[in-house]
Amino acid sequence: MSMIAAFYSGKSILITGATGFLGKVLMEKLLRTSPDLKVIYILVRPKAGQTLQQRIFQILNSKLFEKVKEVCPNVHEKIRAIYADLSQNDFAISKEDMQELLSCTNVIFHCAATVRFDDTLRHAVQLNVTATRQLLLMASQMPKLEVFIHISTAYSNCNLKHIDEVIYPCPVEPKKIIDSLEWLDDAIIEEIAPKLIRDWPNIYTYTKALGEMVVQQESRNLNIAIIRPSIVGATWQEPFPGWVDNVNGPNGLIIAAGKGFLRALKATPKAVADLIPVDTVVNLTLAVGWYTAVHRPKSTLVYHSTSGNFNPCNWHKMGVQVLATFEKIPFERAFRRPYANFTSNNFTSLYWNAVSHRAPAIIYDCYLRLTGRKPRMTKLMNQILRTASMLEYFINRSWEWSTYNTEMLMSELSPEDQRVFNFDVRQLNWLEYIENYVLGVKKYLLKEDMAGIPEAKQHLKRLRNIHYLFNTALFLIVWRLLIARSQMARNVWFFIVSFCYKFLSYFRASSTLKV
Ligand SMILES: CCCCCCCCCCCCCCCCCC(=O)SCCNC(=O)CCNC(=O)[C@H](O)C(C)(C)COP(=O)(O)OP(=O)(O)OC[C@H]1O[C@@H](n2cnc3c(N)ncnc32)[C@H](O)[C@@H]1OP(=O)(O)O
Ligand SMILES: NC(=O)C1=CN([C@@H]2O[C@H](COP(=O)(O)OP(=O)(O)OC[C@H]3O[C@@H](n4cnc5c(N)ncnc54)[C@H](OP(=O)(O)O)[C@@H]3O)[C@@H](O)[C@H]2O)C=CC1
Repeated sequence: MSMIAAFYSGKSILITGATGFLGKVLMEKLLRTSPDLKVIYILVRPKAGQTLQQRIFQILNSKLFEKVKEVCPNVHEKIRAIYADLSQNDFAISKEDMQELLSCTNVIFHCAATVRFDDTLRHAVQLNVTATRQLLLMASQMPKLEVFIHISTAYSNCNLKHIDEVIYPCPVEPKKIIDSLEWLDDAIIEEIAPKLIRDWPNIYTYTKALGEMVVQQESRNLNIAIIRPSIVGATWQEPFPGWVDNVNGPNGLIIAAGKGFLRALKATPKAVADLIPVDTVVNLTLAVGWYTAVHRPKSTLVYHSTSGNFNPCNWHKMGVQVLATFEKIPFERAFRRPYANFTSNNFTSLYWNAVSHRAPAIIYDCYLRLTGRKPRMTKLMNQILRTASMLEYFINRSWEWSTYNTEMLMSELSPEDQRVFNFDVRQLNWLEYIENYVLGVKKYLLKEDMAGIPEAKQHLKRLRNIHYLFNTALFLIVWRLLIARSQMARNVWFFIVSFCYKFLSYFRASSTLKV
């Protein structure tokens, strides 16, 4: 019997961010491995015209939850959605709901965050710092609480090269920032933001670092642990391989590359691609929850959920495998044939952006205009290039994350727990994982049918022919223009023609002699 699964049985568990990528997989695994848990409270806000109930209905009826329903048919009864907006005071939770949460919760998983790199400082602090503080305050009033798990990111200290499993101090106290945001107006906040974040690459990673500091400062006598995942990718094994549901991180770039929009990336090929499957992060999170509640470590332990030091893969290897998968299972209606040119050189990157991205987009928009349609490719290309440039920082560097705590935990698990809550990425086969990942992007994000693969392959063949035709025509036009204007080009042309003529004459003469 799994000790971890047994620990969560009969428990009331509060999850923030349960409607997000990580939160959904966490909820799924909890329900599948501990179907007799008491209840999962999830803090949800209405979104995109959907009520709470509609959102939950959609999630629980998605493919991700199919296996859960086999072991936990009453899954709808196990989830209790509570209206909450984490950017509001007291999360805008009703009095009755708050009372229930305070008196019943045994375990908290705090996953909610704004993960946008370009969010405003005010909103990012509200979500990633103030909300964490407020949740800790709530936690301190929960008599039955056994453990509080805070999900951070391995990049919260990405201004350092070597990162230990400790909480690093930030140059400015989180409390001072929270206080000053209350009276500063938005324009001033945006002006001071770059000065505040210093050598952090974006507001997201900076506010996640502040969030960790808040956890340390406000932990009181709570039993807390922090999980720091690196780049969270599609599921590796559970509930099935390749599940993804948003365009964050690598997902958007895989789509852009598979559809032939993005053909070059400013990336350091040898830099470590520190991807970690979402189910691995979830398994570690649940194991940490159990360990922290049962063993009650004296201080707040940090656990790195990273792959680089266990089983490193670099961006080159990843790019090659992504491309190989596009050959086997291409995406439908690609704009151009997929190709990935990784370069760390600024000049080459500018060149590829002009030739491989902007020029085809402009040409295509001209074609759309000429055929009476609305141009859209340049806009889309600008958005893709903006996204790629935002991620550049992470694909041009490598970090070393120490993993003492994660390894210690691995050794503490029983063989059964090591199997059910496996977070040992040494067993991960990257080639297989990436293939399933790309397939998952096609199936679950793009919602493309596998039956369309032959047609997609035909389309790529047509694109290849168009590519060859276009290049040949372009070469002939440029050459013709050069010959008309430059003596040197004429000389080169004369040289090539006479060389070919002599070669052919020699070849003809030698074959006549042989006869
Ligand atoms: C062979 C090639 C190989 C490729 C593999 C290489 C992979 C390299 C990957 C490196 C990843 C590094 C990640 C580092 C993560 C750090 C770890 C964390 O904790 S970070 C945690 C993770 N956090 C992150 O990863 C956050 C990163 N993302 C951001 O911060 C923002 O998206 C942004 C600032 C980049 C763009 O903002 P903005 O321009 O305002 O654009 P919006 O967002 O508002 O989207 C507008 C609309 O477009 C849609 N759409 C968007 N992109 C794509 C796409 N590619 N396609 C299709 N659709 C796309 C989008 O759905 C939306 O649709 P709708 O809803 O309107 O219908
Ligand atoms: N994805 C990654 O690569 C990595 C993620 N992480 C961390 O993992 C955690 C989960 O990330 P991930 O699942 O990818 O992110 P998502 O963006 O998929 O999910 C974020 C979650 O937070 C919720 N949320 C955001 N704002 C509010 C609000 N005002 N009130 C209530 N809920 C809110 C969202 O709800 P809603 O659905 O309503 O928007 C959603 O459930 C985060 O803490 C992130 O920092 C760490 C490293 C890498």
